[in-house]
Amino acid sequence: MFKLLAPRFKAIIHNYAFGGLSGEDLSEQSRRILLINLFCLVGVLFTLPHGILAFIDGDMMIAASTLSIASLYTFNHIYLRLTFNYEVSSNIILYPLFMLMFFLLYSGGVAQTGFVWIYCIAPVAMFLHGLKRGLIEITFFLIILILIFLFPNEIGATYNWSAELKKRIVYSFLVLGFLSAFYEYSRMKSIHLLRNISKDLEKASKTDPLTNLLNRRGMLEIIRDNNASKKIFDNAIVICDVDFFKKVNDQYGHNVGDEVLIKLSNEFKETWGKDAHISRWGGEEFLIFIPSSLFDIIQPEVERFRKRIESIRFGALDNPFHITLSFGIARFDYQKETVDAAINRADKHLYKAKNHGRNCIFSD
Ligand SMILES: Nc1nc2c(ncn2[C@@H]2O[C@H](COP(=O)(O)OP(=O)(O)OP(=O)(O)O)[C@@H](O)[C@H]2O)c(=O)[nH]1
Repeated sequence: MFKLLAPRFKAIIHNYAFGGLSGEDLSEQSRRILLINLFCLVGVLFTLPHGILAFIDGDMMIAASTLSIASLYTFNHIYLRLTFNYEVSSNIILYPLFMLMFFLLYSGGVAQTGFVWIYCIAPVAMFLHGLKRGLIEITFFLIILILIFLFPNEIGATYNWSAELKKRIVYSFLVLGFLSAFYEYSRMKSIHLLRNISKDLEKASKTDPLTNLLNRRGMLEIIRDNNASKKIFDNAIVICDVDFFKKVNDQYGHNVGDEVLIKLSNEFKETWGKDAHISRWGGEEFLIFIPSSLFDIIQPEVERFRKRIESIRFGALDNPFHITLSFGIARFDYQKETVDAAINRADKHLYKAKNHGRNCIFSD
């Protein structure tokens, strides 16, 4: 029975807490919505019985204020569910809470215990509004708190606390404010660090470390995203392979081979960096994706590039050598075929270029 009901209960709580959002992401929006909804729940669960008891006891001021807060928080949950506007919702939580706390301080609260609730202000302000705004709000609260304590008789406050207790209330509120700010600062620092690490990891997972070009994964993602952004016509996929690269490695060493790949990558970037996406597709193979371009002008462009590379001197000054490139080009329309099929076709053209003696271009 428990096993049957537990997931259902969990789903209801999850749905309530995230107000219908999945809550899977770690975004600030999800975090704030969760906090506001939980706060509304706790607020209602606490103020409602408190208000009812105060009403039964005939303490109408306390009953009216706590029941108003319970109604407000219920409204706030519904408002947030409908609008996801957590900015407004967090204000609806915090500022009435300020008013309630001022009232409890001013009146002394039930049996003169009103001050015990003010400590929730600091963490709630930090949770809801972050470090900077939270600090301003806590400072504002502290100033009003001190003003209430400084002028009790003149403004007719009904609390009855000794000067010593009032001092300690201020000090302990300050300590809690400081701890909450420090906690929020550490949290923000950790999130910042995590975001940077995750960005770096994301970039590394899509980048070839030798040439700094996109790797196969990064390139496939870009070609697929391009489809989503509806640039669907007249795309070109160019696959380029260095001819007899094994000989370069064998003759000049692996390091020189690496330098050739780096220099070649820079040439690719210089020629197509602005208009196309360039990747290191495999060992000595590169894939260039040229989106939304006139296909007829691509082949001459590639031909110019082939000739340029042919004329460049690679290796040491006293021991230079030349390399040549073979190319396969496929015209690619997202509406007519899949990315894989287009890449296969470019690959087939490259194969033909290799069989045709290398240092040439084959295309659709
Ligand atoms: N220096 C270096 N060599 C690499 C790298 N990745 C792959 N290679 C080398 O690239 C060479 C590819 O050789 P093959 O596949 O036989 O092709 P090829 O010699 O270029 O001949 P064709 O492609 O048929 O013209 C191999 O010797 C690999 O070791 C790399 O990152 N650095």
